[in-house]
Amino acid sequence: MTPGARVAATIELLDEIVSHADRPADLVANAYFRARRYIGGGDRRSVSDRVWGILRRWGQLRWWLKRTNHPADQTNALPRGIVAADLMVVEGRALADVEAMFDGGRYRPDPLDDAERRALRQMEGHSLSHPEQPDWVRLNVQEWVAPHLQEAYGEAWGREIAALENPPPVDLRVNRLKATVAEAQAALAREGIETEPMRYAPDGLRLKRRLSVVAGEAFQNGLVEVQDEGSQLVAGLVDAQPGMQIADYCAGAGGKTLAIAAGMNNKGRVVAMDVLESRLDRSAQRLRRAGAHNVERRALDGDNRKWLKRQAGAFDRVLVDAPCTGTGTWRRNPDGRWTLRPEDLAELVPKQAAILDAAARLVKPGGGLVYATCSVLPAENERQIEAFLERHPEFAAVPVTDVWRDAMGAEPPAEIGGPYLRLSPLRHGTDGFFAATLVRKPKAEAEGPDRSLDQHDKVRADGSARDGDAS
Ligand SMILES: C[S@@+](CC[C@H](N)C(=O)[O-])C[C@H]1O[C@@H](n2cnc3c(N)ncnc32)[C@H](O)[C@@H]1O
Repeated sequence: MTPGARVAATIELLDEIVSHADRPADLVANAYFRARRYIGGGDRRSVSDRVWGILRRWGQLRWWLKRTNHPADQTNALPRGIVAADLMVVEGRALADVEAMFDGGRYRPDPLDDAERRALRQMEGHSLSHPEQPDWVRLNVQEWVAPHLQEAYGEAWGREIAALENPPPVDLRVNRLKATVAEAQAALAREGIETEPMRYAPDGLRLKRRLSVVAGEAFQNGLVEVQDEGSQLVAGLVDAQPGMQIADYCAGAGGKTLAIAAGMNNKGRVVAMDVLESRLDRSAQRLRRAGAHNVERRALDGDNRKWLKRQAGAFDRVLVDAPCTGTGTWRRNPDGRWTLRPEDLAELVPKQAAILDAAARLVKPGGGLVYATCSVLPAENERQIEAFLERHPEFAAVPVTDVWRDAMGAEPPAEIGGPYLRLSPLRHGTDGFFAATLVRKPKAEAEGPDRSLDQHDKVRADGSARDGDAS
């Protein structure tokens, strides 16, 4: 492809992403390239890198269009203007270079008109950042989200959000059902994939260089799964042990289910639940590849309502990996910065609370409940847990450092302090995950010291399955 043709493909793909804002950008991009198999690997990488970079700095590029009165600012042809602005203020091209790419030639974008040329001329010699950009523009977030991020990080919010601009590394979790970390590392090395152990996750390997692993034998034989270190740590806090009964209440396509099952040596039971059966179905092949045979899948639909009721108090551990704003994954999904709407947050918070209430019923007395999100917003995290504990005095928070000690078999590093797990790309090099570790108080404790247990209650305190809920 000529440079101009790559620019045209960049604009075309961004147009697709913008017009399918309800779909994740990576899925739109996959479909785009699948329909254009004639685009070779090098061109594909170049176009993707530019598109992802532009999505990360969209707010600042948009600011430049507004400042220079670029006509794209007022029209639907936003990607065309954004890409031209990127060539000027990020790549530092001269206007004449940009005009040569936008010349209307074969496979190249239409020529610049006078208004576009006037705007781009004002960008010549400037860089992306400008002292007049407000913080939220400089940090490439929407204005309405900024106060939530400030609440999350306080003074440090600028540095924390800036760290979300770096593309994430490729993280793998070694499947202990099939290999030790050293065996998996050696198998990957034989495929030319160099890895290093992770800072925190005991079964994690991080690629030294970005490469695709999914076609290789180590992946195909189930020795490793692709999983961010933060996600591995959340699954680790479930502290799954062989023989336990574990519910993964929002299991999706099974990322954490797989990690939980790997800790159980195929002994005991994991029930993967989700409202979307199609997502659960996607986990089936991954579970087979991993050699995990103790996982049952249950769609949370009408058919399973009675079954779910009977499961009250039946689980040693329940994980709620709740649907959330995904603000902690912006380095991976930069389009999320621009597609998130205030009404999404307003809908998610009560939904998360309802999911937590429903999932909490499944926990047996003395059992653990882990609530996690890949969000960094306090409304979905700390405040959600505080409200839950108000509604459910039969639960108590356990400091994450205590659970870490038991689950990871190691002292928690100093930077993991605090009652909850709050991971960030800046401080931990992971996605921005939150996790709270709660315990359902043993029956006698939950009901207060004054009430003596009758025989019936004693049976329940032993953790046998019950209908209904104590709360
Ligand atoms: C963050 S994703 C789960 C990711 C998954 N645990 C993993 O590690 O790959 C949240 C999931 O919650 C599911 N969900 C949404 N509403 C739900 C509900 N009311 N009950 C259970 N699951 C729900 C979504 O379908 C989605 O798959």
